Amino acid sequence: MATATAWNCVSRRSSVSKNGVAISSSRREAKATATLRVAKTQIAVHEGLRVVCNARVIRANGIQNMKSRKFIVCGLGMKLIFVASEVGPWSKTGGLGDVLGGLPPAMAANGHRVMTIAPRYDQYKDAWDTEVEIELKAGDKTEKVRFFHCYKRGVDRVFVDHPMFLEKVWGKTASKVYGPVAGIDYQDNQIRFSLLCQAALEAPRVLNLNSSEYFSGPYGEDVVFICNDWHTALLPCYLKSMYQPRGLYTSAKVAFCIHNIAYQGRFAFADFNLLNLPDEFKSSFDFIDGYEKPVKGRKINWMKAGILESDKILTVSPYYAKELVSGPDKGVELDNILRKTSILGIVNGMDVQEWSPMTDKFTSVKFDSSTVMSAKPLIKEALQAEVGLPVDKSIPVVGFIGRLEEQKGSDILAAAIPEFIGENVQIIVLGTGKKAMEKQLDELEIQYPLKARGVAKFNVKLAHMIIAGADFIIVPSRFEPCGLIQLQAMPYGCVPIVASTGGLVDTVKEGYTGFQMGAFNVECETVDPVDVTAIATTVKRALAVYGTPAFSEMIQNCMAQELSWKKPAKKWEEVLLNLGVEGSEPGIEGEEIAPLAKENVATP
Ligand SMILES: Nc1ncnc2c1ncn2[C@@H]1O[C@H](COP(=O)(O)OP(=O)(O)O[C@H]2O[C@H](CO)[C@@H](O)[C@H](O)[C@H]2O)[C@@H](O)[C@H]1O
Repeated sequence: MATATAWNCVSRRSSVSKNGVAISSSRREAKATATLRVAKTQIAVHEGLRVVCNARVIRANGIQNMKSRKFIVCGLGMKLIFVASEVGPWSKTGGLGDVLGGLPPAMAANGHRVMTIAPRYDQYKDAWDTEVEIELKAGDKTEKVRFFHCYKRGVDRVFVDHPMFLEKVWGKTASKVYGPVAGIDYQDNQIRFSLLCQAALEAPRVLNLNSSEYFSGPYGEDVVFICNDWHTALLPCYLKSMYQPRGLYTSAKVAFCIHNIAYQGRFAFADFNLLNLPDEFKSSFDFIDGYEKPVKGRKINWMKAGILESDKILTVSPYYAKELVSGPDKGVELDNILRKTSILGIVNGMDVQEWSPMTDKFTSVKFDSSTVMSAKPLIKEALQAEVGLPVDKSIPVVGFIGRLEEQKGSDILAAAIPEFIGENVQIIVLGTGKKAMEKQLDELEIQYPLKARGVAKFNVKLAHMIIAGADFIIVPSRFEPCGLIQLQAMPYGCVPIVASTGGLVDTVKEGYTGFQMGAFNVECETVDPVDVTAIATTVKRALAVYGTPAFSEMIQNCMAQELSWKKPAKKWEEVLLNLGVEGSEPGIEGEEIAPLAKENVATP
């Protein structure tokens, strides 16, 4: 090890950065010097100084016993608090849960201190009671909430415990998160998510978290809150009304990420009083719309307030960012607000630990790009047997996985199936959601017993089997902010056939990694015959390529994509750093440490 220069940093909070390693002094006296080797960078420090590094300390030179010498080794980076109504795998109804599952560990791997906060909908096996209880005002009552915690993949997973979450959803984490049945909200959702936002603002100050090797104690106030979708839109408002006027969180900032603008949190205007916000916030919520539910006309709109009161607005793909400002149909009447604030799109990554053909726990045959052509037919046969279709590896299989709502276009697909089912093809549709659409799935099997199956369940194992065994995945969305299904499919050599919208445009290249069907009509009440034809003709076009060298090439192109959270996490870092929160430093090019180790795998 080469000798390192001893830096003379003895004043309070002086700091030096070198290749992503930062040292700051929090004590005045420097008694001895020592050399720490941190990842690939060698730095010199004084004993008694706070050593802040963004990576695992590999070796310490000149220090007999690091622990006894009270070197505090921790990451500097940023302190990030992700807030959401779902966090996978503990709670997940769709892609939001996936993002909260995958992006935070990627940020932590890059040296940032990262917490997620979500409701405790169930008795999660691995989350312990911190015994920290706080009182919050919700509506006209005072409510006690408690924090539960576990530490996984470098992330503090914090769960907010209150009967409003646990009693409603107990034992059913994949459903009932938002309402008793799909499409119906719980009456008290505003109170529930007000509690979540307030609890998220308290957590960094009141929780003394010490599970990490590198960080300890409360997160403090120099944090960035990353709010996700309408359920978290009150957070920037409470920050400004309850904390900053009291001199708290003065440097904290809020980034607000839109995963789906179709859900905005529109409620009766009089409900503003439930939120316990000063009147000057009313204008940010004020919204006129023509829809009748819950009342016609003037309403409050949570997402509008989230957009106006946050410091940075993001969404989950660049193309969706463009669509959102393009007009009222795609911006769902918030396009004018977004044009004012501006919005940045970063394509989601996906969890490459969960979605890897080499390690997939739901498939009996593992494969990579060199063995895909021999492995896939075997998995396809297992899939056909599982759903009760004729077992024949020579028949191309098309899969669909998604929430059954107008967004996902399962109704357009149902209308298109008769137009291509005469081909040599089988189709398997997996999804849950609106009852009428679930019924359409049940009818598939009756109409085409040898060719089609519809499974109206939330079934993770079957989702993995479809992606591993099917030749194509179809994503006929009317709109799709990013879309994770096509990302999950590509590493398995399952070729996407997608509508040309949102992240599907950014992630699937026509003729190279898949097939584009063109943009669909976003009117949800009608099934446009033009879109039905677009599905049928594109599926036929894809079937014509099946089994040719061009198709094998497409499979290889799909499998060669880098789709992990690594690159998106770096982009997120750049944006969040630019918010200029005090003490924020860049991270490093880190790797997750043993993400599949037993203690890192969540057991909800
Ligand atoms: N029946 C079923 N059984 C098992 N698993 C099922 C399932 N139905 C869906 N899934 C899983 O749920 C996830 C859905 O991901 P999407 O991106 O399509 O979700 P969604 O529209 O909810 O998310 C929103 O947020 C995400 C995240 O930002 C955006 O990608 C997206 O465009 C936006 O609409 C995938 O992991 C999929 O495998």
